[in-house]
Amino acid sequence: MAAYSFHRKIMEETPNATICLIQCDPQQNLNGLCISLCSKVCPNVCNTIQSAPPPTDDYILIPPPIPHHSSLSLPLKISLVILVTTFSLFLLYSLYKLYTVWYRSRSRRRPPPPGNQETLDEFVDHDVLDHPIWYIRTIGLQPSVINAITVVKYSKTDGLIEGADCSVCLSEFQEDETLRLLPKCNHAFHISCIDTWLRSHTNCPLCRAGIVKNTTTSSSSDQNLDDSGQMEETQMAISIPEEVDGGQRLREEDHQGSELRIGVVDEEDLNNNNNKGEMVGGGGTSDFLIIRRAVSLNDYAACRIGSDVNNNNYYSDRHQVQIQPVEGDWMNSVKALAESPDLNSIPSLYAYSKNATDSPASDPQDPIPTIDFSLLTSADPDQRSQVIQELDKACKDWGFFQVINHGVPESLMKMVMEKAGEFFNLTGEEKQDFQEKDVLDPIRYGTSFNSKKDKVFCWRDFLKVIVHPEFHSPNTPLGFSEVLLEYSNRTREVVRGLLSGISTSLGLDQSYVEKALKLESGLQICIANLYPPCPQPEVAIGLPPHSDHGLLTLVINNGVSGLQIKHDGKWIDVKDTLPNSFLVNTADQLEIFSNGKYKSVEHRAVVNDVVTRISVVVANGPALDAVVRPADKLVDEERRPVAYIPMKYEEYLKMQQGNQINGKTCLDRVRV
Ligand SMILES: O=C(O)CCC(=O)C(=O)O
Ligand SMILES: [Fe+2]
Repeated sequence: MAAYSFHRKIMEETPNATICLIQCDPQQNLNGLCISLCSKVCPNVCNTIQSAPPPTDDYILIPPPIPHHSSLSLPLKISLVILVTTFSLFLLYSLYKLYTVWYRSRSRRRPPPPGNQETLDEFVDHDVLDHPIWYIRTIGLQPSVINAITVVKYSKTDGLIEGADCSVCLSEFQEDETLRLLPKCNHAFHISCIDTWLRSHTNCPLCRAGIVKNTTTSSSSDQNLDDSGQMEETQMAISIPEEVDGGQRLREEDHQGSELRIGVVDEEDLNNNNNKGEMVGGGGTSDFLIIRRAVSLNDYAACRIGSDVNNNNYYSDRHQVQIQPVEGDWMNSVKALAESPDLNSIPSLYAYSKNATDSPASDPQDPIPTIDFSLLTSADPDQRSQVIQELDKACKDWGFFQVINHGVPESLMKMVMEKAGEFFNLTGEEKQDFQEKDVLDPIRYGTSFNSKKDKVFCWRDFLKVIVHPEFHSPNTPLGFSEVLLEYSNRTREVVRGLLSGISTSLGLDQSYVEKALKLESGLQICIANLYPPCPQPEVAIGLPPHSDHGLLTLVINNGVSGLQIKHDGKWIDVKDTLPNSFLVNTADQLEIFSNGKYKSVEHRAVVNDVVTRISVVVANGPALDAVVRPADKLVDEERRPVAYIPMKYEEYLKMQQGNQINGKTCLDRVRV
């Protein structure tokens, strides 16, 4: 301040004085060191011969006078100043670098706090986003985490994406443009726009919702989803140890574009650089579960992996998660996962914890009922009434029976099974054309049950084709479409026959069901299920307990057992069935229509570690626009009041298919 007011004084007294950096030496000014003459007021300031700039507050401060005995020439002095400045800056920078290196190594060595409280810090890419310390430090997500966020194609009409433009660049989305959909808030952005943002931020630029969030210890995985399966709180509890894969540090940036493998390891194992082991509860010594994760793994799944580690009973909080690269894209196909080399345990995403009522299955004590279809149309009325009684009993007591002498050629049944297998053997790219989007898409290929909603993935890939009232079919493999058409027609005849028998067994006119539920335009879906061998079949599930949405379901399989049904509160294995028979189960619309007289049967599919199981299922329901309600004749205000509310089959179907599958919870929603 003193220097400042001093120089203001000079400017006032000698308005044409230039305050210059050059020291004005009265002894030497004649030698040209001062541009003109030294000021009288201040011998250190030169008078100028040019017009002086108007005085401002931005005066250049003159360094304090230095003794005038220097014999150094001016250029030498300037060089010295530059040298000293450069050296000081270099020294400061080196000190700063040393400090950051020390700080990072200290935080890496620091053990994780108790209770599995790894922090978001671990997911933050310090190396990529190190800004100079004099800038405000913004930190973002690692590229691998960014890459793991869902990518979707924009469509104006499907309503999947809220808004029509990118809030980062403000330009409109174009039809079919690829966008990134943030996990928590569902806001969509151009990939390049959001990726740039996320490299220096960890939240949505629009609503600020976090992409990954530091976790708490005790939340249940259920709390991550609301009833509709939406994420409420995206939580991650994944720490990435540096020393993995035989002591070689894996940096995610080194593996861009490849897959990630996430494993759960004991800290002890980590210390030993031992990344092989067994799943907790598997009886092994080192508790280690390899989790494979493709780059296409959406963040929702990534978050669940994190929360699984936190919440799943299989894990203790000693575990950390490690990420390693592996080949293949398995999020869209469990077949691809099962075929990946060295798979000896399942990703936690597939770790299905059975609840108390899900007891292991046993062999049936009574034989599964058998219905001789041919007798339904027998010329002998006694035989007809006999088989109707058997049908009534099978539907009432079991909701499950096998049908023989149905008239569908054995060769056709074999062929449809073969073609289903060929379909699953198509390349991922070929199958990708049929990747499921909407539950009413005529052809849907997918994995699990509803991979957008499932908390735990099923060890199952599927193809679902609507074959009636309009026939659809994939055009590959060769001949599939012809086989499917024939199979659909022939099985529909079987279902028609069974439903007219059931109509009679319910005490209704034999064509009552057909007319009331508009079966001539009834929905028929052909489903092919593939359950590849699973390294840990005891902790995975092919399909969890559920009932089917339609009226009657016909099932055949490739001779590998795996179907289990719930009978008298116990799970039983469906095996040793009769050759060329159809396994038939009653479904939800029949339960509603019969006002609960015939209950839909709960069933599940389990997996094995040896051989692929394929089943071909034909689900037969009412017309989509049929409103299904208990048949009047089956309602008795006193003894059998209406037990279900009327609902259009289409709505019921969407409700069941659009959610996670869980026992008979869908039917519970329409119970009175
Ligand atoms: O694979 C099976 O045996 C049963 C499949 C099933 O229940 C279904 O697709 O709804
Ligand atoms: Fe089923």
